[in-house]
Amino acid sequence: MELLSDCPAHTSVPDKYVLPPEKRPSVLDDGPSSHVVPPVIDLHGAAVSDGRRRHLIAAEIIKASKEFGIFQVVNHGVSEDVVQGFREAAAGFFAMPAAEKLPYRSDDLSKHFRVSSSTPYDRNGDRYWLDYLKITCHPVTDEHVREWPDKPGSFRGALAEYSAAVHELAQTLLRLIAEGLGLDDGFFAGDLSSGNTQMNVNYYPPCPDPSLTLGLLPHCDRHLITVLSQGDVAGLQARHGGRWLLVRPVPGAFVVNLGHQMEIITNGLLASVEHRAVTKADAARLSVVTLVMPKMECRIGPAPEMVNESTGPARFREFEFSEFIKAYSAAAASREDVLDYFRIHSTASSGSAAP
Ligand SMILES: O=C(O)CCC(=O)C(=O)O
Ligand SMILES: [Fe+2]
Repeated sequence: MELLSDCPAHTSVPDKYVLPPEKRPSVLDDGPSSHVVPPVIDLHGAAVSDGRRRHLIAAEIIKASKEFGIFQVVNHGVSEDVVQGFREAAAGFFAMPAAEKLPYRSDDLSKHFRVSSSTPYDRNGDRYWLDYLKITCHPVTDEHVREWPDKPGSFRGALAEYSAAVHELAQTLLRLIAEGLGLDDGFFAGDLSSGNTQMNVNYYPPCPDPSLTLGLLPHCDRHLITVLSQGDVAGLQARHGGRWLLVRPVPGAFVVNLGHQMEIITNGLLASVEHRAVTKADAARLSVVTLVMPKMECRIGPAPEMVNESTGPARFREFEFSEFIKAYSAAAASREDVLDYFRIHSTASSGSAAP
């Protein structure tokens, strides 16, 4: 499949990228309730291991997670130089001539670095307006780094720095979520969050007619938690109360959204949020998305501490994370279809069994 970034500029949307009308972003974003925005949370003081400030931040995160499943964080401790360093290297990769990218073009999921286009998740094979990198970005091992590109020259070093910093931030967020839920602060450490961390670098070129396309289809993320840098070009939208809300870029912020595993472990208390990306006519957009994964063999199910009066009986059965990954692909990333596969369907208790 050819890359969108191999074309110097698009003057019209090629037919194969025109989505059927029911899939177009016709109700684009905020509409009348544009004052509703996912919260921006100041993490200053969150790394101090006790104290009131940390307690308040944890409570804010839980509130935002319950209400939106997505929020932004500022004063998060990741330096702007590290973020910009990798964003520039990644943009530089997409800007290289087609021949330089060609060796990395692949849809082989076992690769630790590859570039491709559109998404494999659309049931009808409809195409989306993006190119993307898929990278195993943490831990930074020789096996992984060997597959990372050596052009642009800064790529490997900038990625290693970014990945280490964002990994630390993700662990801080997970400790805060655990504390806010009243769990041991190391609850999500270990197998629940120490699988190979995946990164998506999504590149959405300027699109001649954003009303005809989407950058990325509506989906929930399949892992535990996502930490996303979207730069200063808007495009990420999250589903909230039946509407698509724009997640407005805030300078230097990371967007944090909860994945399916968080929903299952918390027995539905912190739900994963459906989101999508729209395109823009006058600007390219780059999102750097870090996906914190459980280990493939990790057993997952509602935590016993989370099966309580407020969440009700266990809503999901236990499974191995690798099984979830297969189901996610089979369900073409549809939120309800994939969750349904793991849901415990309560049986009627009326005693109306057939004689
Ligand atoms: O580009 C964005 O803002 C969204 C990307 C995303 O949802 C993903 O890579 O899973
Ligand atoms: Fe996503």
